[in-house]
Amino acid sequence: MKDEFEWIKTISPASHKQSSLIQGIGDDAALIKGSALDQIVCLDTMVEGVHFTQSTLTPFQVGHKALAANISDIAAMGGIPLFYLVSISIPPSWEEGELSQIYKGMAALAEEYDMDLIGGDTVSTKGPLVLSVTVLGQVEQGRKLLRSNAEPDDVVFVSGPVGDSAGGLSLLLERSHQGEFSTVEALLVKEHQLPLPHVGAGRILAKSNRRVALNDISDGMASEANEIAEASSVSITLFHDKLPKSAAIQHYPSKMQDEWMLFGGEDYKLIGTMSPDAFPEVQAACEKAGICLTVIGRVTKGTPGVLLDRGTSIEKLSKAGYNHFSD
Ligand SMILES: Nc1ncnc2c1ncn2[C@@H]1O[C@H](COP(=O)(O)OP(=O)(O)O)[C@@H](O)[C@H]1O
Ligand SMILES: Cc1ncc(C[n+]2csc(CCOP(=O)(O)OP(=O)(O)O)c2C)c(N)n1
Ligand SMILES: [Mg+2]
Ligand SMILES: [Mg+2]
Ligand SMILES: [Mg+2]
Repeated sequence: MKDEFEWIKTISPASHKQSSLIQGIGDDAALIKGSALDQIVCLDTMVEGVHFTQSTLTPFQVGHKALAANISDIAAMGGIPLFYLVSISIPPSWEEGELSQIYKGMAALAEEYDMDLIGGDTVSTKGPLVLSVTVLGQVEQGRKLLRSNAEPDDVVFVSGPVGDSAGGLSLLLERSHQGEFSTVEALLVKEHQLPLPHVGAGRILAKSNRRVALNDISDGMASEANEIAEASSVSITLFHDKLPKSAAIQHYPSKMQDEWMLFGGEDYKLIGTMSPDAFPEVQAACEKAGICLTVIGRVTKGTPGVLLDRGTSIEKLSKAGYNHFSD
């Protein structure tokens, strides 16, 4: 990297898609026309050695996944992702071609949602590569799909199978992305490397105008369900035999499947709750859009926390999942 300003020019899009964008990259801040919708803003960071290594993700995948993780938080608010900003801290060992690939990975996913890159920041570092993405989105005024919205008797649902990403990560840590993978293994690896956020499901839930509690699964289903339980002061029971799993994960021992599904993380599916009366309509709308909402549990009164019902026994599900500061 020779020149920070020249570098910013190389990653500046030549045009933009959102007509509300007044000024994108190139001034002190981005300027966006206001509207009657509520604005959503979120930020998530990926750090080399923590969220990826050069043997688990290619530079393209690093970019793609960093943006996907953020779009997923917009999806968890029922929103439409519109703009993103990128902060990148670059160690000397990363070459310009690799950095361009990171931006290509983000651009490829942004293209799918008609999102525009509108700004960011570039610094050098002697530490690992750090990529922070901020996403701006919108949702219909007054729609609040908050973690604190769960009520006793609600059904608990998830928007797709979980566990594949953690399975893929364990294969990548063993063999790296240059290793050879069977067809089944390659499916798990892909879920880890190129997850797709569930914006469509979030939008259907938002448009239902029903009370919905919603969270995206970045740290593992047990941890995310616990966040809903705590925010809503309710108890959540998950039914072990209802948890949706891909065909690929079923090739592995059941203990491994459980670990990956409940505590793995980085699935970027949505977990939520709503009243059993309202749920079928939303489930049908999702099915029409090719999205499968599965009922996996029930909300009850009681000490905030999550229980796992295995049919023959019920156990308390710890908050264990990905936690940056626990051993
Ligand atoms: N360093 C920080 N400064 C300010 N807010 C933060 C910081 N870290 C996390 N948050 C906020 O805490 C909340 C939970 O963050 P996090 O657990 O990372 O959410 P998620 O798992 O959905 O990405 C979010 O509102 C987030 O914006
Ligand atoms: C090399 C490597 N080791 C471990 C992991 C597993 N991992 C790292 S961060 C994380 C959880 C998600 O990241 P976080 O920063 O907690 O995202 P947020 O919940 O804020 O969206 C997981 C499961 C990984 N992806 N890569
Ligand atoms: Mg976060
Ligand atoms: Mg989240
Ligand atoms: Mg997140």
